[in-house]
Amino acid sequence: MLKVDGIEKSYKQDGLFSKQRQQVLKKVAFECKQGECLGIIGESGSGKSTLGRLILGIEKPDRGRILFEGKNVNDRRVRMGSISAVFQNYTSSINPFLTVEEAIMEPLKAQEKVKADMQSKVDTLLHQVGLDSSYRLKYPHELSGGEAQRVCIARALSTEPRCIVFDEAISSLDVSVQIQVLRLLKELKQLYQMSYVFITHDIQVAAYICDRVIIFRDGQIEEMVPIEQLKDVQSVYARRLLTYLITFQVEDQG
Ligand SMILES: Nc1ncnc2c1ncn2[C@@H]1O[C@H](COP(=O)(O)OP(=O)(O)OP(=O)(O)O)[C@@H](O)[C@H]1O
Repeated sequence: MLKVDGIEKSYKQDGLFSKQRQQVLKKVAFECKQGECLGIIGESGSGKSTLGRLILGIEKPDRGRILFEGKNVNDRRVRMGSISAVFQNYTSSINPFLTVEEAIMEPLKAQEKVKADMQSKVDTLLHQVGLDSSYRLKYPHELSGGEAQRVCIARALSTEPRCIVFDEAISSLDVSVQIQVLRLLKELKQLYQMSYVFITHDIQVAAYICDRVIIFRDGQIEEMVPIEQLKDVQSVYARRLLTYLITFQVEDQG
C-alpha cells in the first residue's frame, strides 16, 4: 500500500554562506501494508519527522520515491483524501478562528466534497472520537488537550483516508488520556481498515498499537521487527536505545 523506495533527503546547513548539506535521510526503504500500524522509533534528530513530511508529500525527497498504491505521493491527487496526518501540536494544528465543525469539514472543503448531509457526517465523526454534538460549535480554546486532539483525529478521518501519519500525536496528552486515544485509534483502524505510520519515542505506546516497528538511527533503518519480537532486537544500538527509552519512561512516570 505505502512503499518508501530508497529515499534520501538533505538540508542546507546553518550559516548564510554555508554550502554544506546535512544528510538527514539515507536510502530509507520499507513498506507499510494495508491495515498495518508501522511504528517509527528513534532518537531525537534521527529524521523521523522528516520522513513523515515526505510521506505526506509536504516535502520532496532528493532521491528515491514514495508510492501510495503504486502512485507517487508527489502528485497531490494521489495523497489528497487518502493520506492524513495528526501532529503533536494539536493546538496549532487547528485554526483558532474555526469552530470544531468547520475544522472537521476543512479537508472535505479542500476536496470540494461538501455535501448536503455534512452535519450528520460531522456528528458521526465526533461520535466516533468520543465527543457529542454539543462540541460542533465550540472553538479550539474551549477544548481540553485531549478533546482538541480528538477533533484533530476526527478531521484526519473526515476524508476516509486509507493511511494516517501520526507524528508524536499523543505525546503531549496526560497518560490517562493517551490510553483513551490509543484505544480509539485501534478501534478506528479496525473499523476503516486503515494503515498507520506511527512516529513515537514512547516504547509502551508502540508496543500497544504497532504491528511492526522500525528502529531509526541517524537517518537510516537500523532494524525492523514485528512488535512481539521487540525485546529480541539484534543490533547493539537498538537494544541500547530500547533500554534507554524504557528506563527513561519508567523514571518519568515514577
Ligand atoms: N526544514 C529543515 N531545514 C534544515 N534542517 C532540518 C529541517 N528539518 C529537519 N532538519 C534537521 O534534520 C534533522 C532531523 O530532524 P527531524 O525533525 O526529522 O528529527 P526527529 O527524529 O523527528 O527528531 P525529534 O524526535 O526531536 O522530533 C535534524 O538535525 C534537524 O535539525
